[in-house]
Amino acid sequence: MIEIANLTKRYGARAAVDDISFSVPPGRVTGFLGPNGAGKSTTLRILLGLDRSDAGTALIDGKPYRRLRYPLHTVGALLDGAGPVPERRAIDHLTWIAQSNRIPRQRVSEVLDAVGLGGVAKRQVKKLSLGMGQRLGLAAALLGNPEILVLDEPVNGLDPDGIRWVRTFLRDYAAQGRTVLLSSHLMTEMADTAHEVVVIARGRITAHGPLDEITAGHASLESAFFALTGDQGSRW
Ligand SMILES: Nc1ncnc2c1ncn2[C@@H]1O[C@H](COP(=O)(O)OP(=O)(O)OP(=O)(O)O)[C@@H](O)[C@H]1O
Repeated sequence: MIEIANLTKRYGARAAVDDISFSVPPGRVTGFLGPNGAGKSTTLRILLGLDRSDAGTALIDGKPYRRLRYPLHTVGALLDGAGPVPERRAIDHLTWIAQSNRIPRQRVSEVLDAVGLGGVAKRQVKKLSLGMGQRLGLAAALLGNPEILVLDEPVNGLDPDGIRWVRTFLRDYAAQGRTVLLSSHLMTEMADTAHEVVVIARGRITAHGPLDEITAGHASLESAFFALTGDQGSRW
């Protein structure tokens, strides 16, 4: 379970995240949806202990990330930014993470197979396609067999096949009773993937609930969003 309570983060005078609260239940895919600059990455970075809040809490199983005893075994994350060393082979990248987190070596081949990269395990990271690179990031997140997955824009840049693969994977993961939180600014993709939706705009939560409740009475998640927030969509 993820619980965000009254979370605020300011950069200078401006609040990137402004007193937001929501929880993410197990057994569901929860979509964290908002336009560029809405505050999604800031929230996820605080949740994963990569940044500090100015107020409020972001807890994973009741604790801040930094207090988790075995973080990789509790929560797997895929964030934008620091990727693997390009010259390193996929298998070596995962082995390095596994070894530094006391994860048995055999788990590396399990996660490679789970994301469909078993056949390219010995390929250098720089020779993987974009989709394969995303799968490798997901494989790293899965190494500790975590109950919780937190993914920032996991389908960015993927082709339709890649997007469908990620969608199916995440829904299957949640169907095992696990917790999946993924951010996106792509509303159509979110409408196909998420069971629950948390909408953030300008650092504030503008809607939160089951996808069918959010979209009830609207033609699409997109029109629901614009109706709920009064946003004209100019920034999407
Ligand atoms: N290190 C920083 N210093 C100053 N401002 C920042 C910093 N990080 C984020 N911001 C600002 O905080 C706001 C929220 O940014 P954030 O990256 O969380 O949005 P986002 O919803 O993840 O957007 P995107 O979809 O573009 O990734 C933006 O206005 C951004 O410019």
